[in-house]
Parts: sequence; C-alpha cells; structure tokens
Amino acid sequence: MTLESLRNQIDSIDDQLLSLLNQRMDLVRQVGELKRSSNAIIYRPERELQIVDRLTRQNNGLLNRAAIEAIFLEIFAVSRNLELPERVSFLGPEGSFTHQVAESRFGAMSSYMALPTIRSVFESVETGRTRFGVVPIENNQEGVVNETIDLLLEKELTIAAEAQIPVHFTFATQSDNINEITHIYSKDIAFRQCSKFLSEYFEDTEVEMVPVESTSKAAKLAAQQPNAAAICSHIAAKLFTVPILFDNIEDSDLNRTRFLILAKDFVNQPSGHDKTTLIARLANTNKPGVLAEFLQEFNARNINLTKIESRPLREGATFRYWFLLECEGHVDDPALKDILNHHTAEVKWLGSYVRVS
Ligand SMILES: C=C(O[C@@H]1C=C(C(=O)O)C=C[C@H]1O)C(=O)O
Repeated sequence: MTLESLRNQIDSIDDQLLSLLNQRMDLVRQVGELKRSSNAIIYRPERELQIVDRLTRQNNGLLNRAAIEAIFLEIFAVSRNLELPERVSFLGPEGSFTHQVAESRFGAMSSYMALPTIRSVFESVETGRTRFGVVPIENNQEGVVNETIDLLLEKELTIAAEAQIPVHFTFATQSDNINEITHIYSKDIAFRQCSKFLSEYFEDTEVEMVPVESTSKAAKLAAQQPNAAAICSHIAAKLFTVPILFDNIEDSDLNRTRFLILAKDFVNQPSGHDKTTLIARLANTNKPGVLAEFLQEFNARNINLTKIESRPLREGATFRYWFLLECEGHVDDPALKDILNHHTAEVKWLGSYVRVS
C-alpha cells in the first residue's frame, strides 16, 4: 500500500468521523434543551462513565481503555461546551497536577482559572465565578490534604466527581552535564517522593535542594538558571520549555493523587458504581461507644466504609473531632438513606459520585 493511498483512506475516515461527530453534537444539543427545560444538570459524569465502560467492553481494535477514555472525555467536554462553556478553577499554578486533572476532565474548550490556594478554589465555586473547582484531597503515600477536608466542612459545596492520576516526576534542567548542577528546585513533598533518585545521584555532592511553593515554580526557576534543575511534572517542564533529563524519578510507581471536582448543589444519578462522602458531627463523642455505634450502622447494612478521617472541631480548648467518612454506594440506596434519616442533625451529605478504582 502506498503512502498516498493510506492517506486517502485516512482522509475518508476523517470525513466520516466529522460527519458522525456533528450528528452526535446535534443529539447532545437536544439533550441539553430537554435538560434546560426541566432545569436539570448538564454535566453527567455517571452517564459519561457508562459510555466509556460500554465502549471499552465492546472494543476489539487497537485502542485501550486509557485511549478510549481520553478521546471520549474530550468529545463529551466539547459537546458540553457547545451548550454552555464551562468555567473551571483549579489549584494552580498552571502546570500543576491539578491542572492536568482539570484538563483531562473538562477538555481543551473549557475556560480555566488557576488559583493560588485551595480556599480560593472553593470560593470561586461558592460565589459562582466558576461552575466547577478541582482540588487535591489525598495522596496514597502522603495522606490527606487537611485544608481540603476542613473546607468541605466550612463551605456548602457538593462533590460532583472524583479523579485520580499517577504522580510522575521528571528531572528537568537546561544543563547538559549533571555535574554542573548547583541547585535543585522542587516542592518539599516531591523531594521526599524522589529520595532514592536524589541519593543515587546527589548524595555526596554540594548540590543545594531548594524547596519552593510548587513544582511549576521549580520548573520556571530552572528555565531561568543554567545550572539549576527542577523536579516537576511533565506538563510543567513542557510549559516552561526545560529539557527533561530523567523521567519517572519517583520512588514508588504506585504513587497516586486523588482529586475532587466541586460544584454547587450537584446531584448525580446512581451509576451502580458510586461512592458517597459524608460529614459526621456526632453529639456526645466523649461518651464511650458513640463513634463505634455510628460506624456499626454501616456494617449492619453491609455498606463498605472506605475512609474515616478525624479533624478537630476547634471548639475552645477541647480535643473534640468531626469525621469525614466515605463509603461505597449512592445516597439514593435505601440502606444509606436510612442511616442519613436517623442522623439528620449530625450527618451532612457532600456528594454521591462515580467511584474511580
Ligand atoms: C448528552 C448528555 O449530557 C452530557 C454529555 C454527554 C455526552 O456527550 O454523551 C454525556 C453526559 C453529559 O455530561 C447526556 O446526559 O446524555
């Protein structure tokens, strides 16, 4: 087969794809009109997951799940944006892992706002300046992001979806010779997570490790200083055009960070594969058994609790706590509803959303 004939076939498939995509957009537009007439929510992560699941199951070509997901998440995001451009804030700066997650969910056509703090992301959604906000909630090696957990209690927002990404770090520098490097910039947590690499290459050297606020800032500094390097994300190295000397330098390739997509008054339909986040402020936790009895209610109904986190209530000088709980299931499941009905004053529902595994 000649190059020309292969390219002709590709052109003809692209023509068909374009026509099919336009037909699809027209149907999505009609769904959008129906939703608007009933004041329903446009973004339906559970329906998007079902589509990706169905296509992955029936797929027998070269594409794998990650590829199907990447292509279709972009198609969904473009469809939604034709209806109503989405404004999305995320914990910046640009090039952060949170930015990477936001783009993977909301695609190239959404409008993004990088904000300097987790609080400012919550506030942008709260005030309606953005429809969605993306913040990290936990890393599987380091634990939870307390600021996010505390703001979930403080603010009246809901969780529309969760997302996870593997955390890969790159070593980026303008220098051609690793022996000429005098400074390495990164975030403190990234230094910790790349400790094996750092001791292998820099243990008995004078190289200074300089902690900065973000790995993007590290990439920016490494772009400006010829003898500096940054430990940063791939996207940050690209954004500031710093050549990558080593890729995937993290100690554990199982390092993953989980993110929440926040919105106001967001309610998902059950998908059959959901997770629910709750806040419990139990009365009388100083009495023996109060927490145990509450948790037993989940066990008795065969609900799998997947997370419990205690945070200080900050009531004067006491040592008292509230709890962030996560369990499998949707708030519409009768068993879960039952627990919530028993504890209306003590338990607040934050969201039921597709469980990413
Ligand atoms: C079209 C819909 O709305 C949105 C767009 C989707 C799509 O492009 O298939 C899927 C779910 C929603 O986020 C729908 O709910 O079916």
